[in-house]
Amino acid sequence: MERTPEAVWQACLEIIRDNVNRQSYKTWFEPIKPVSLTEEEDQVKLTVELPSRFYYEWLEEHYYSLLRKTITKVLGPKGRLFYKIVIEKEDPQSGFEGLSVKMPAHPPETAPPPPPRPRPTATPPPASESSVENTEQEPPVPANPFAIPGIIRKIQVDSQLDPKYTFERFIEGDCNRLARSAALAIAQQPGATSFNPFLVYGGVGLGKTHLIQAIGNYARQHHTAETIRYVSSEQFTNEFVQAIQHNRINEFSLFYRHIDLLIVDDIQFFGGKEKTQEEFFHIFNALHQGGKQIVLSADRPPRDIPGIEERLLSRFQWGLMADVQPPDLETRIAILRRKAEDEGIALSDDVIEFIAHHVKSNFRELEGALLRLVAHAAYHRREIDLALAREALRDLIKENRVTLTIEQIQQIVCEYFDVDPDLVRSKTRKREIVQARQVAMYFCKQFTQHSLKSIGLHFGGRDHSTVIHACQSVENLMETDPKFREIIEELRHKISLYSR
Ligand SMILES: Nc1ncnc2c1ncn2[C@@H]1O[C@H](COP(=O)(O)OP(=O)(O)OP(=O)(O)O)[C@@H](O)[C@H]1O
Repeated sequence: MERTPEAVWQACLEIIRDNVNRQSYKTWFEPIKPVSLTEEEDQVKLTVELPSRFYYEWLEEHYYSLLRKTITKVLGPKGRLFYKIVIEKEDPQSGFEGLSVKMPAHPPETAPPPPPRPRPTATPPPASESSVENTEQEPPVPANPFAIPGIIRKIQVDSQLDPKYTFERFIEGDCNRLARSAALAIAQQPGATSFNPFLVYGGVGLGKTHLIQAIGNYARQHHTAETIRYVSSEQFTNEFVQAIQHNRINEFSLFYRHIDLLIVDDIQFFGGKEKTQEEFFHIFNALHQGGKQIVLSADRPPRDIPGIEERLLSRFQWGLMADVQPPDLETRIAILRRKAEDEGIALSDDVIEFIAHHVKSNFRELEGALLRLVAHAAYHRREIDLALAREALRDLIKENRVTLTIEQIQQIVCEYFDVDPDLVRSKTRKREIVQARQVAMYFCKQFTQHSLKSIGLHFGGRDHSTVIHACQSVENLMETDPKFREIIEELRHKISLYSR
């Protein structure tokens, strides 16, 4: 064989071709260019050029063994392979800051002997590798004859977690019990429970971000996961778009595949973004197959998010989906107590109950109410008491009245028909109760943003078709019975007064 770099590399390729499939050969080996061949006393160095650092990572992970044996076979026991990388310079505009793999602008072609490094174990050598001869007689070679000087191999991952979101600070109630206990189990053993992926969904300010970040913070504190990344789906999308623009898609992909616990918030923003979803789908698969944990949140059940691909939806089904609901009264009281305590604010029970009774929609509004109260007291230099609370929260309470709850509507309708609200939520089929229930369902549909499913659940766990039937019955009866129509119009007037 002629001893030129081209001829030597050609001989290597012939062996490699017999040991990998066609597609891998085309993808990973054809683009490699031989650069130089230098013979020294104790080694013969073949230097080849790789299109990117990603190639280097991939070859080292997947073909280390094959390359080592091939080079020994072609060049003898003194044979060594060195890589030269076509440099992708650090791009300051690239969006994903955590991904900074540093390398010199022009790495030297040849390397001083690399520091010993364990041989990669991630992928077993290809099965057909036995066709490469001379394996057993090989003299000892350095642990990594392909090392490139100057590369910092460890990818730095900024977890982006906010340390204030912990399980200790997360108040548990009926509204979030299932989600919380699943989250804790996951935090203790990321990737090892059947809750993978874990998806928490629910309306605004109900603690989704807090809970999913608590998983990350716990895992970090208790060292149950090494590489953790919290990212909003918007940020993920922006990073992906930047990666495309700056031709760094391989790095982006490698970066996310390297994570042990990936937490993506607000995945509803993936809706309609096909390319981002495709990339996320591949990352998801790689992580899941590797036993890594994926945690997601959304503002509604994923099936209700427009523009999410079926294949992603089906992946979400693999694990656990848990919802978080608006907090009940006890939870609201507990959270106000805790927040006041954390902030060192003295609040009497009647003030706490006043806020908890009037601010019902979510945790963020509760926090907002508390802050407003404190600011009001400081501004007017007054003690916090019930009178001050009424004054400070006047607007908030008024605003809140605009959105009626299902319970309020049940209350108004039941008062009108003089029936017990508990009965409309019960299984009873007594005629007058059924009618009050149907009318209340009809108004819930008209005056609230709740889905049919959610309305049904508030009426003793009935399904959405019962709600549809109720609305149709009310409308039909209004058509045929003028007295009934009058009743409905009177009730409508009452409810709308209440909601103003
Ligand atoms: N169960 C809880 N215990 C203590 N604090 C809570 C709880 N739930 C929510 N909070 C607090 O309420 C605020 C809003 O919660 P968070 O941001 O997690 O809601 P979210 O569901 O992610 O809302 P969004 O979808 O609007 O982002 C945060 O300050 C959070 O710490």
